[in-house]
Amino acid sequence: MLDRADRRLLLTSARAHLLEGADPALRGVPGHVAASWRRSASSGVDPGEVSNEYFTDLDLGSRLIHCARPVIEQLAEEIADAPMCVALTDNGARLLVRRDSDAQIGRVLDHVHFAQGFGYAEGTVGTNGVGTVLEFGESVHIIGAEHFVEPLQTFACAGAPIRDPFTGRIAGVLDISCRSQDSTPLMHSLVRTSAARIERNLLMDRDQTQQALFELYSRVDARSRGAVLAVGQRMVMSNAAMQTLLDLADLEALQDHMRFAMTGHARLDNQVDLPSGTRVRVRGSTVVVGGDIAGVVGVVGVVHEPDGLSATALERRPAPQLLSDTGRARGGRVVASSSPAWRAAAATVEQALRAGQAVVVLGEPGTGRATLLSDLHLSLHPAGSIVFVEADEVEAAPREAADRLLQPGSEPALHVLRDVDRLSPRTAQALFARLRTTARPLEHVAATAVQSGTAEAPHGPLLALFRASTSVPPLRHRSADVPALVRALLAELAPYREVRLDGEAMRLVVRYCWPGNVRQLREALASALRLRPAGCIQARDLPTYCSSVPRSSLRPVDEAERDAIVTALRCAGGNKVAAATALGLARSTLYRKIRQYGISD
Ligand SMILES: Nc1ncnc2c1ncn2[C@@H]1O[C@H](COP(=O)(O)OP(=O)(O)OP(=O)(O)O)[C@@H](O)[C@H]1O
Repeated sequence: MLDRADRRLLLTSARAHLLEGADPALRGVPGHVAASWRRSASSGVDPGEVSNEYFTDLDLGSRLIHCARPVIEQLAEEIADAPMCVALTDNGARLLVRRDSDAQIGRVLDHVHFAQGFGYAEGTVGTNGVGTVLEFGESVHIIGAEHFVEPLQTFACAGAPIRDPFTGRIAGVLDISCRSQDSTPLMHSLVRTSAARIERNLLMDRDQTQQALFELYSRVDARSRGAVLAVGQRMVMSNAAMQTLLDLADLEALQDHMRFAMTGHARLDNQVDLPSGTRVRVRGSTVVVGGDIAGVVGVVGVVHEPDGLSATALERRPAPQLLSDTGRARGGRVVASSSPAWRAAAATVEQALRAGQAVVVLGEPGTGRATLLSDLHLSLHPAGSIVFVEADEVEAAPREAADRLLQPGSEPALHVLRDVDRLSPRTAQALFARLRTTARPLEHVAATAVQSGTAEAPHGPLLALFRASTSVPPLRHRSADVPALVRALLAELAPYREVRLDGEAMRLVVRYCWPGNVRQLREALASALRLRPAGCIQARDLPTYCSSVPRSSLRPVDEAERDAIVTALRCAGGNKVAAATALGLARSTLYRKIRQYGISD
């Protein structure tokens, strides 16, 4: 057994080898610490200093704080005689609360920015008792030289994750820190039991509707051997069988379907085609508390696996072409997609259109919801037409809009009610009231919306009048389609010119997350074409945001900073030293900002 000094020596020399760029075996270093050091090194954490960010947008009124507060107070009493602190962070490793047992420990912790508002993510400050818990998913006790950053090596910290008992996701981290010479193994067990107490408080704190949903879920789960899924307004619960039944995209699509179905029905027995081509049957009931829909609990079984996926009209198509932006072009073609989610959505829309059923296409704006509807309708009815009914038009005259939707005319016309969730509550109610006066179900009508909406959402009942629903994936979930979309959009934007993206520009557009989806991609290409009307579009011709994939959404001031950095890097041909000089930034600051904004090398 090594004594404290030998152990410190071993860790120090192992860490020095790692920092020298060798990839040593790190013998004698605990596995979770070695893995964390490697992550810290590859994230570019400066081993010599604590350079963490300060955040102003903390949620200090959160349920997590509310449930943790009594436990922290009790813990603070238990450690009152030792120079320690108790800290609570959110799931982004940002310090929400710190309670010190004496003023001196508080001062030294302030010195290393372990204070309210500062982030202790592993990617910023290296191995530590908060960020490493979030990376590792389990409790850790990091002592002295096990820290990656030198100024933290005088401390010991034990951290444990606090999991939301309903979702199973980590909601935050509870941590006990002290100077390394005061560390004791008790800290680790104390922090774990205290985190478990906070989890119990979170369980007790749910409101009435959530409790009711939880109770039905628990009853169904106890009775059933199969996969059980509960979908509420703000939470989802699933048993172990459910968690292994479907992949993530299918699970999201199924949740969306259940959310949609619960607005219109007390009981549910539906077969649902999921993005991968799997068909499932969901049987369940809606939970209602005092007139509010709390959610739906269903037992899910697979009816058939993807092999049986039928070909859709899209897959049978010849060479891809584009619809014009008005969506009124005849025989237009959307770019065929390799995404199972997109193909499943297309299959559902096609089936509904063939049967004349009303169908709603859900998805983020700009994903091509209207394009999909109009393209499929025109390929089924080449002599048909599309009539878009915009939210603004409905707002101005809801009654007239409803009458148009109820009498679509004799030619095969498809009326597409766009952006239903942008309607004001009053208009949505007026439209709903008018449409439901007819005894027949709606026909040859389609709609687009971002989400199906909860029962309380003003457009919820309106969407429940549409018999079929499907969700199209955002562009970031089908990046394999980006090259084909780029070719098609360029052909549409510059039909008489030879123009394409070079390898680097294509790499950027495939990697970028496109929050505005295909519409934003189209705008980016249009702007690049203005700079380089013919030939090969290069990375520098694309908007600066294409060079950055930030981890979280940016404030306008951050966007301006990111754009300045990308421009400086482009001007300096990628040379970071020159870019830092041009911007008047320290090199380490530039590296940190490049990481923060996910700027491509
Ligand atoms: N699969 C596709 N192939 C070619 N172009 C597409 C495709 N999907 C979308 N587009 C283009 O992207 C733009 C936005 O498409 P569309 O209007 O269908 O989106 P939306 O989801 O209905 O959202 P919004 O309400 O914002 O328009 C249009 O210019 C359209 O031509």
